[in-house]
Amino acid sequence: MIEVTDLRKEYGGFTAVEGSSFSIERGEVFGIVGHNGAGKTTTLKMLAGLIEPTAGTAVVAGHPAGAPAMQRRLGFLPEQSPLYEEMTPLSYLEFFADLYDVPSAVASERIDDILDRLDLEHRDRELGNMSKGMKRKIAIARALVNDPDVLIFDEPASGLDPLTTNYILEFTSELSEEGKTVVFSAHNLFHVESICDRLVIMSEGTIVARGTIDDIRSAYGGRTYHVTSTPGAAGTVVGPDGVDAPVAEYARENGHCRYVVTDMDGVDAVRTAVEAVGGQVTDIETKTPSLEQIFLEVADEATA
Ligand SMILES: Nc1ncnc2c1ncn2[C@@H]1O[C@H](COP(=O)(O)OP(=O)(O)OP(=O)(O)O)[C@@H](O)[C@H]1O
Repeated sequence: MIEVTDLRKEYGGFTAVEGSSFSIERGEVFGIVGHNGAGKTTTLKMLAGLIEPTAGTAVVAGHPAGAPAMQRRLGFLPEQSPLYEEMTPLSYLEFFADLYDVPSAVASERIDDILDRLDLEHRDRELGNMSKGMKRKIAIARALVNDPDVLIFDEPASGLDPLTTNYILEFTSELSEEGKTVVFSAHNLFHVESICDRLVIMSEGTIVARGTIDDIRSAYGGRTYHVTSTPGAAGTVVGPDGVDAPVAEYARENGHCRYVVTDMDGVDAVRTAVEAVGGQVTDIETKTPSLEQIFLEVADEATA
């Protein structure tokens, strides 16, 4: 549904995005993650055809980004979405449906449905008097009035309370289940982790990691196993050198020993060594790094 090849954007002499290539399948939720200034918004704007790439191509729904045929199949939610404050949700959305030439009977049914799904009350209240969360929902509704196949959401849930954030994330997930392709950027990696099928991590304009959450986890910080044991007979302890497998960390805490190993063979090796001196494994905890931890590591490496 989206094919991006060697995309580059320069502002004056400054390169904001460089050598960006990725493809996105129909129905995927694809995340773009990165620090402030990493090039996320610039990438999304090029995909939406709002700014011209300096080099490279972006093809969206079979058309070059920016082509009118592509615009009809696209819904874009900008990072900042000022609304016409004196309009009501209904008049505002009808106005945009009209711009897309949606027949008024179709528009009216569609708008009603979108507002219901977004749980939007006070439909006759002026937009200027609405809360931040309600305004964001209206901006999302606006991106949907033309029933697009591709949605580009720039920070859809930024600055919203946890309830509204969850609502918007779940709604985004539902849209992809219905077959819409969603590309979105976010700072909050928990949001990305909760709804993305695949993602790229950007740093200083380039993609520094990519794949599914699991791909990125296994490439940049796999699972670890934290094994706790009692000492052996007469207080004998087994140090990391006594284990027939690599031990990433070792500590003695409250009379127990703790070993951090990276696979199940490591766990077995600790157990064998501990039991050989009469001790016992009392706990095995599996730890998976959060995307946040991996992101910090990957982004820091890229800027080092
Ligand atoms: N119109 C512009 N003119 C000059 N430089 C720009 C312009 N737009 C963006 N930039 C610069 O390009 C870089 C990438 O900006 P971009 O907005 O794409 O980053 P971002 O990852 O979306 O950041 P944020 O998370 O802060 O929104 C930044 O250094 C920014 O200052």
